[in-house]
Amino acid sequence: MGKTVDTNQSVIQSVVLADEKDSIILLDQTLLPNEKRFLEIKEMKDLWEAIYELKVRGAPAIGIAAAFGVYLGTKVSKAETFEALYEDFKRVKEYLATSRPTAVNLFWALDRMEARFKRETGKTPQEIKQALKEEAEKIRVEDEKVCEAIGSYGLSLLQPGWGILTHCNAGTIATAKFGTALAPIYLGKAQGYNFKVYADETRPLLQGARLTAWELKEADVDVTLICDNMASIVMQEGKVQAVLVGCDRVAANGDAANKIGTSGVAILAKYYGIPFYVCAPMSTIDMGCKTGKDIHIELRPDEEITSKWYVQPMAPAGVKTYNPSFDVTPGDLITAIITEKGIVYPPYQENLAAIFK
Ligand SMILES: CSC[C@@H](O)[C@@H](O)C(=O)COP(=O)(O)O
Repeated sequence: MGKTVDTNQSVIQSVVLADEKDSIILLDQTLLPNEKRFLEIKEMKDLWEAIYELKVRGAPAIGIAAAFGVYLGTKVSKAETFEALYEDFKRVKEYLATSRPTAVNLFWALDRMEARFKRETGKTPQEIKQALKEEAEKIRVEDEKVCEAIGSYGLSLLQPGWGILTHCNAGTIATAKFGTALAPIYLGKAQGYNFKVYADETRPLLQGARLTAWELKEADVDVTLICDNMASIVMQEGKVQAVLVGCDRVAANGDAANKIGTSGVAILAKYYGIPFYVCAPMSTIDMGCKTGKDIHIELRPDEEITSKWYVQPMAPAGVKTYNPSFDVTPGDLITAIITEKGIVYPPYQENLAAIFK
């Protein structure tokens, strides 16, 4: 379950390694905006649960957490040889891979941890465990740089005073720092762009209301919370000049899976002639997925729609539910995909392949 701890973090970071305690500190995102509470995680199964329960969420943050989870799971192995430790490592990797299916960053991070493990051939189990810890920390630190670069590329597409609509939360707490879709907004804030941000509440779990509105308010960004069904009117009223969203997995043809409701926002943006940008680190692009149809969309439990987050049930007991957590925005509704390596425009099939060269 993880134990609640106090931390003196001045900048909110969703996942950090507490080296002296050899444990992971997670910001419990399910409690925001009412409580800013951190969890100390020492065991892999608690890390798994934190990912599944959305205590840590957002594609890059899930990847970072999983990488630390690999370290936590492997360090308790009693294996005395490389081969025996590798068997234990594979079990850890398989287990963590079952936590959530859609964000490819999880699988990317697990594969990267495996690649590091293999590069340590000939080392002692103790040395390999140390290398895994270093690799997880490296993934975290790199993500800060990646988000910063996405911020600069994103900002180059925006103009001072613009209204920007976003869906779900692709901010600091969904990453190591800065966020993806919110990175250009933070950078713009520092440079006096005076953006007006519209945050969709993002049903059913309200990541937009609970997390994005909270994050931006803390950063003193001009943010207005709207219900999901109000996106059309703010666009119609000319309040929105660009849409920026994060992403959990981009397929090779540019189809992009993000929080449920994103594809509807893209359809509206197309109708109103507003550019729709997807901000995605390279670790979110899955060239092994041909199209959005190959992306596994997570189905979440019924109670997340009916009752779990309410004081009283908000639906009749036993009602049938359908609760997909993500949807796929077809590539042809996406104006550009903003990565740390640059801005990718259609045709995505060729242009995404090109940035991997
Ligand atoms: C930079 S995070 C991008 C996405 O992961 C984010 O937009 C999103 O859909 C998160 O969904 P969640 O279910 O809250 O993990």
